Amino acid sequence: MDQIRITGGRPLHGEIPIAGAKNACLALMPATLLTDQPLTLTNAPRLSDIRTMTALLQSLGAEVSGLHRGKVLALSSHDLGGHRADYEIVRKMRASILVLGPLLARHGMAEVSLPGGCAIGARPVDLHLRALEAMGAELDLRDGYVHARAPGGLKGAVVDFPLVSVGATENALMAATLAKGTTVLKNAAREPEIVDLARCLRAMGAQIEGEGTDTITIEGVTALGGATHRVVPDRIELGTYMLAPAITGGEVTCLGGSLDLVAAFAEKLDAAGISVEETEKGLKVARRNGRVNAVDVATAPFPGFPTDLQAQVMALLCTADGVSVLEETIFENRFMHAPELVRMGARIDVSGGTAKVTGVSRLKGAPVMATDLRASVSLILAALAAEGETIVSRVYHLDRGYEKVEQKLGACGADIERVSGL
Ligand SMILES: CC(=O)N[C@H]1[C@@H](OP(=O)(O)OP(=O)(O)OC[C@H]2O[C@@H](n3ccc(=O)[nH]c3=O)[C@H](O)[C@@H]2O)O[C@H](CO)[C@@H](O)[C@@H]1O
Ligand SMILES: C=C(OP(=O)(O)O)C(=O)O
Repeated sequence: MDQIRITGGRPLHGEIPIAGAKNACLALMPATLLTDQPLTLTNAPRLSDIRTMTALLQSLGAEVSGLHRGKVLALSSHDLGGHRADYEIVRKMRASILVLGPLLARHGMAEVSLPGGCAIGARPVDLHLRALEAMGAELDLRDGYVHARAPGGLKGAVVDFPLVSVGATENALMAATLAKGTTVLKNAAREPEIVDLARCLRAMGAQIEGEGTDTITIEGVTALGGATHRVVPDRIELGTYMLAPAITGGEVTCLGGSLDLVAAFAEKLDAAGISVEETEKGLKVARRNGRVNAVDVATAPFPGFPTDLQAQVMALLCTADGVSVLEETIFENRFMHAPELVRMGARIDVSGGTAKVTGVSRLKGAPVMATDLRASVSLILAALAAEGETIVSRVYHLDRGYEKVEQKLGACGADIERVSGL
């Protein structure tokens, strides 16, 4: 298994290109299942999760090929054979559940393995299922699979989500594009990835209004066509690299970044004493002066502070002046990076969904273990600032969501390398 070795203490200077969003691309790819025409996605990130979604779509009979070194994905589902998403692939990645709505809408049937929980929480899919049931799907949970049928096709419905779910909104949105009549999604997720999906579906011929608000209205059409769509920049990768100069000192421009994608996050950075300037190239980030101030953070659905940046901001606050309180409101078990940061000298007390971080003057390098995707990159950020050497193991988590981390940080002066195959 690969490891990342970092010797910390160097301020970072330079530019970091931001890739297309993993979480947008994982929702856009299954949209191929809605049409027999070609769908081309440009600015796709080159990540193991994208390869997993590729394998899943191929297992359903879709053709998927990566062009221009994987940055362009050419997808075609002109001749779909399968409708069963197998446990062997679904267990690797929860976003696999996003094939359910499209398969059901196009074929009137689907069998998709239940994804199960994961390290950060139980993560049920009941809201996905309830939305599809409201649209007329008949569901049967058997042998660990959702067996879904919609013999007469899906029908438009009003779906009022009891809590905001990104994935359930995406599944329902895709299914509704081919349902008969009007679907209204209330308390819908407003994340930029939802807006990106709606734009792509509209380019394919779907009739959608209201994406980016909490009410999305979809008028079903009989068929969708092909489209070429550019994947939105990854706001979580952006936020992660914005933290690099914040934690080490120096100045970094995140190329292609814009404030609208990370407004709540940038507000917290501002309060912490980090300046974020929007330029023609992207977002230029540097400390305003000396140390970082403590700030309190509570995660929330967009436009709130993203849960996917909570681990990384904790790494910054470990060396801030004073006490910061971090509240995780989306997932019940998303502080697994805390004990690893403590191994590096951080002072963190976790109690339920709250972590109290008391700033220390310096972190120290240590061997640490990545437990999930964002935890792994928070350890890398901490290591960049720490005195001495840190070895981060289990970096396969990192490879799910970050391409070329070593190159991107190395080009800005970080002493970082991947040690393969240990
Ligand atoms: C591939 C992808 O886009 N992943 C993102 C997506 O995950 P994902 O779409 O899985 O997250 P959701 O927005 O659905 O989850 C939000 C909360 O709702 C709960 N819930 C969700 C669905 C459901 O049927 N029942 C239920 O109870 C979840 O357990 C969680 O507590 O949004 C999360 C929240 O911004 C991000 O952290 C993930 O990075
Ligand atoms: C939690 C994440 O991904 P997933 O929903 O695929 O587990 C993430 O991107 O931080």
